[in-house]
Formats: sequence, C-alpha cells, structure tokens
Amino acid sequence: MFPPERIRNFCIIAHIDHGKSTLADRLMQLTGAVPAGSRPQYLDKLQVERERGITIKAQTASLVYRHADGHDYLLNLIDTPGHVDFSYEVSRSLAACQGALLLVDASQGVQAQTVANFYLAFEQELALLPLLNKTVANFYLAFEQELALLPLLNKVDLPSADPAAVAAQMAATFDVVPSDVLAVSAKTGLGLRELLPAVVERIPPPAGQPSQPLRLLLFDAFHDEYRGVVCLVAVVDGRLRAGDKLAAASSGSEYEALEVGILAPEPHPTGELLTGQVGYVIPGIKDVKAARVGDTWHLARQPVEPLPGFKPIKPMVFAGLYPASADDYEGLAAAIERLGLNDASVTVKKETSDALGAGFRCGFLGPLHLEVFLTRLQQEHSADVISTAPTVPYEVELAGDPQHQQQQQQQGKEKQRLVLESVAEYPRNQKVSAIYEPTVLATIIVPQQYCGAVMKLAVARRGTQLDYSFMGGSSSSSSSSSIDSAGNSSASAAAADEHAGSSSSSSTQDGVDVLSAAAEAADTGDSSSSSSSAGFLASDRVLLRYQLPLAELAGDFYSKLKSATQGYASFDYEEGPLRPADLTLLELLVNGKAVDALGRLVPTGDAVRLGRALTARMRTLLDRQQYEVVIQASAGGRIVARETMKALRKDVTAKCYGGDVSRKRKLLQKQKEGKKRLRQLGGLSVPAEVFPELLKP
Ligand SMILES: Nc1nc2c(ncn2[C@@H]2O[C@H](COP(=O)(O)OP(=O)(O)OP(=O)(O)O)[C@@H](O)[C@H]2O)c(=O)[nH]1
Repeated sequence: MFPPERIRNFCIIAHIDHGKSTLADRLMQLTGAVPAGSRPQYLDKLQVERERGITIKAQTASLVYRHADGHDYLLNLIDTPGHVDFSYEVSRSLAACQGALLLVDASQGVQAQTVANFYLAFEQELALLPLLNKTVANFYLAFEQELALLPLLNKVDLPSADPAAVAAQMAATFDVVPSDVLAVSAKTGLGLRELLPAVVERIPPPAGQPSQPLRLLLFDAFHDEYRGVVCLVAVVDGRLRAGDKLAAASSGSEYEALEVGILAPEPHPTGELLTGQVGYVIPGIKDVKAARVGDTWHLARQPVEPLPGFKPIKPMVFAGLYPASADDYEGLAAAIERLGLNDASVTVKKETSDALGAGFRCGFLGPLHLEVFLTRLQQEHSADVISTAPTVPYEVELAGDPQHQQQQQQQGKEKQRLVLESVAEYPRNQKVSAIYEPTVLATIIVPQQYCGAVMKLAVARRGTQLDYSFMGGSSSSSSSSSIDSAGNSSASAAAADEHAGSSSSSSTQDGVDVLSAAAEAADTGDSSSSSSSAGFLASDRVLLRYQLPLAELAGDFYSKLKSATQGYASFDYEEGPLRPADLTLLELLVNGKAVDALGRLVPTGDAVRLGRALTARMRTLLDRQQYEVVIQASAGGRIVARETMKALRKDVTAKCYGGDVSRKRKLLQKQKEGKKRLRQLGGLSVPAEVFPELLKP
C-alpha cells in the first residue's frame, strides 16, 4: 500500500495530435503496466476515437515506478480528451491531479488548444476566468505556484522539429523556466528515462488527510455492459473500502461500493483505496447520469463539505434527430438510449415535427460532441439518422402586456425569458422584446500573414475582438482600435518588419544544447531564435481573442477558418456570457404552411438574402409536381421571397412503354419502398434526403 507521499497524480495537457496517447502508451510500457508492443493508443477505447485519432473519454491508469531512492511510487496517469467540447472533462481530470505534463510538439509549437487547456488548469486553482483583455504572457505569470507543471517537448526525433525555438516559445507563453523543459520522443523513447524521475521529484504528493472522514471526487464515469456504471474517483481524504455505504453530495442519493480497485490500466480490485489514490468504484447503478461528474461522494453516515468546482452539465448545442425511414423510430430510440448510457453529457427529449414525424431533441456539449454522437449512432448502432440544423439555447424576452410588466418591475422581478432548445419553440404569437444568444470566448493562433483573413471572417460572423498579441517572446498587445474591420493592422506591419531579419536557429536533437539555447533566448528577450526553418513558428504567430456567437460555431465557422488560413489556424474556445442579439425568425413555407424543421434565427440584416437563397435551393431540390407549388420565405412574419413551381404530370412508369409488366411492377415496388422515406411538406411528399441539403448552413 502506498502512503500519500509515495503517490503522484498527474495528467497530460496538449494540443490534438501532439502525442498524448503515444506518450501514455510509452509510460505504461516503461513501467510494465502493459507489455511492450501492445496495441497503440491503449487508453483510447471508442471506435470513433481510434478512427479519428482523438480522445473523447478521459481514461486513467495507475503505474508503479521504482525511483533511484529505492522506493516504489504509485503514478496515476489521467489521459485527458483533446478537444474543446470536452474541456469539462479536462477540468475534472485536473481537479484529481496535483501536476500536469504540458506537452508541445517540437515541430508545431504552441497551439490554441494548449493555451486554452492551460487556462483551465489555471482556473482550477484561481478561478480567474474569463480573463478577457490580458495577454497570454501576463496571464501565466502567476501560474507556477499552482498545479505543478512539467513542460515537455515531444517529437524531437522529427527532422522538422525545432526544439530550441519551441522551448523558447513555451518559456515565453507559459512562464516556465527553459531549463525545466524536457525534450522527448514518445515514439522512439528518447528522453523518457528522465521523465519518470522528474514526475516523482517535481510533482507534489496529494495533500489529503488520511484521518478525516471519507471524501471522494468523482471525475469520470462510464457504463460497463456487465457491471453497470463504473465511477472513476480520487480519494481526497480518508479511506474507501468495498462494502461502504456512500452518498452523493449533489443529490443525497445513496449507493453501496460493491467493488473498489485501481485501473492498471485494466480494472484490478484492491478492496480499498487510500487517501491520495485514484481508482474506480462500482456503485451498482445502471444510469450513468446518476454518477454526476465533479460531484463529491462521502460515507452515507458522515456528510462532509463538498469539494468546489462541481457544475451540472449544460448542453450548448441542440439538434433534432429523426429516423431516415419513418418506420424506424423504435430502432433509433434504442440506439440513442444505448449510446446515452455511456455519455452522461447528452440530454434526450422526445420531439415531434410536422415535417419529420417522431424523433428526439438532443443536447450536446458543443458542435464536435454532436458530430461524434451522430458518427457513433451510425457506426456502432447502424442507425440511419436525419439531423436538423444545430441550434443553441437562445433566450427570448417576452414583452407581455404593459400593465403586467409595470407590476413586475415594481415588484423587482426580471422580465420573463424563455430558453429555446429548438427554434420551433419560438413564441410566434407573442411580442418579443429582446433575444439573447450564447457566445464563446475564442482563442485563435495564426501565422501573422493570415491575420487579416481571420479578422475579416470574425467580423462577418459578428465577432468582437478582445485581444491581439504576438507570441514567442516579443509580445506587443494592441487595442482593437488600431485594427480596421478589413484586418489591416499597424501592429501587424510593425511586427512583419521586426521579424523580417530574424535568423533561423540551428535545430538539434541534443536536449542540453537545445535548452541552453532556449534559456539564452528567453534571458535576452530575443525572439529571433524562435523563428523556424520548419514553417510558421513561435515569433511568427499572433494570438487573437474574440467573443463570437456560439451559433456561428455550430454552423460552418471552423471549416471557413480552416480554409481562410490554409489549415494553419489553431482554434479553441471557452463558454462566454449571453449577449443581446438582433435576430429574426426565418421560416420556409410550402403552399402557405411553415415547415417547422427548417425554421432558424438569423441576423436581421441577413434575413432577406438568406430567405431568397433558401427558396431557390428548395426549388432546385424539389421535383415538379402534378400541381402548382408555392415556396416562400418569411422573416419575422413578413414574406421576403417567393418561388412558384408550375404543375407537371408525373408518371413513374412512363418510361416503360411496350407493356413490359415485370419492369413496371419493379418500378412501382421501388416507389413503394421510397415512400417510407418520404416526408410531408405543406401537403407535398419529399424524400427524406432533401432535408440535409436544405439544412446546410
Ligand atoms: N515522429 C513522432 N511522431 C509521434 C511522436 N509522438 C506521437 N507521434 C505521432 O503523432 C500522431 C498523434 O499522436 P497521438 O498520441 O495520437 O496524439 P494525441 O495528442 O493523443 O491526439 P488526440 O488524442 O487526438 O488528442 C500519431 O501519428 C503518433 O504516432 C514522436 O515522439 N515522434
């Protein structure tokens, strides 16, 4: 058994693809937790994770390591997800840790993801978010005293790696001491022998109280087909034994600890977990939603002060999911339920649409979460699904009758607000006095030459600039006033001049040389060594912060950003505040009847243009019918566009002249099957496949 001083709990913070999972594999092999040559990315378990190479569920592994001091140490490694939609999972993992490996790809440099996860690490201790107008460099000054940070440069084996430049960039961005940066290759194993001693020496042990009553932090939970819900927990104080009667602080619900153990990385029952340990407990429950992540659990008879930081999950993107074939509702319902068993963060409600029939309104943490859920429905449950356009939780303030309002104001009551999970809930028959929309605080890091393109896009998408600063040592923060809406910036031009003469540093794989060069660069404040022959690195990058409508992110913002910057932008966001928005309800009408599944809230200034585009698209997608069809768009109740399709007699068997009966029958049979996939639009039958086309942003 390990006393707290022989335990280290840590996680790995990194940008997507910088090598977290590969490093975790290596550490497990080095400590003998898994045999050498075992399958790569051992901790990534979902099929979609393997295919897309991303981590979605955080997983954990306990490793035993013998240090040169002759003692065995229990190292609990928590693998964190790599995408922003799952940042709540990152923050939960951080709460179970005392340290973090801050991993940066030596050929890519610091990316937005690393910066945003770093913000989260910081928030864990200081709750200073959101820090709107400060430069990243200033922000990190206070950080060192909090979660112990072990900066790592990975992929130093790559010919394009520029460890000296990236180490200097890390030193400048995260305020770490360059000589603390370890250079490793998770792939070849270079430098990894130095890493485990550094974990033991630089990350402090957990500070819990063994003699206090049991206090558990629940930081993850998943569903196991045979054992029900498995909770991952960190024992903050006291001792957890199998058979203990436990209670959840958030709900008061009671459970029995049927099995307790560590993940090594497969579950290994130990009968108990001591102060400071990380492991699993099986509480004998079926619904993963009962195991609320971030919650504090204690002995049922000994309540304790709950740990800070718990927040109930709040969906930020909603979409209606409908079966492509109308008679497959049950199949879709079963698939969503099974998938929901393992994903406590998705919310599901029944919903009926005139156009699409019976389906479900599901809430997700963000756009990627929605995409992953749809992919898993298709891949793991063979579900054929139509998803409506994603929408965000708008808040709509009703004007109400003036007398009632006056009364409410006198009583100091807020005006009545509706939260819309679906645009179909928009109050068409009541006067709306204001609409508020959720926003995000986005961090975008781009090579300086793409700055103008990013600013143009952000302005077009109703973004408000919060910060603009150069990365990699020479930080020059300018206010948004010096940047016009076309993205021309006097600061950018100055920076271009400043960096025009910067020389490339020689790249070497020798850790010591690399780091002393980095130290030198940081000491002299000289950023020239951080420019790279490998492409856009360090001093060439600009960090932009924007407040953007979440609805734009749920649309095509990210793909537009990628194409505007040829893939060089790195992008991340945190939740922002609600803000008032000038939006109008845009609807499509077929023969005078609104199609509920196609309603959207759009910027008022764009409503006419979007309405025209929508009717035109509808016209090209629909076959002409036996009767006249009128397609209209209405914005805020006013018709803004109209298309009329003249009647045409249609006979599917028309081509089958010459009395070929069997061919005729086949065609009619095909038509019958196709009918199951038809949907009603204003008395008009259209194939289900038309919807995704109409729903495109
Ligand atoms: N050359 C080289 N390649 C590496 C190294 N470490 C990781 N890679 C490769 O980089 C790619 C991404 O590695 P992963 O370990 O999947 O990255 P990750 O950070 O876990 O990615 P996410 O789970 O998506 O966040 C893989 O193709 C790895 O083989 C390294 O040290 N050197």
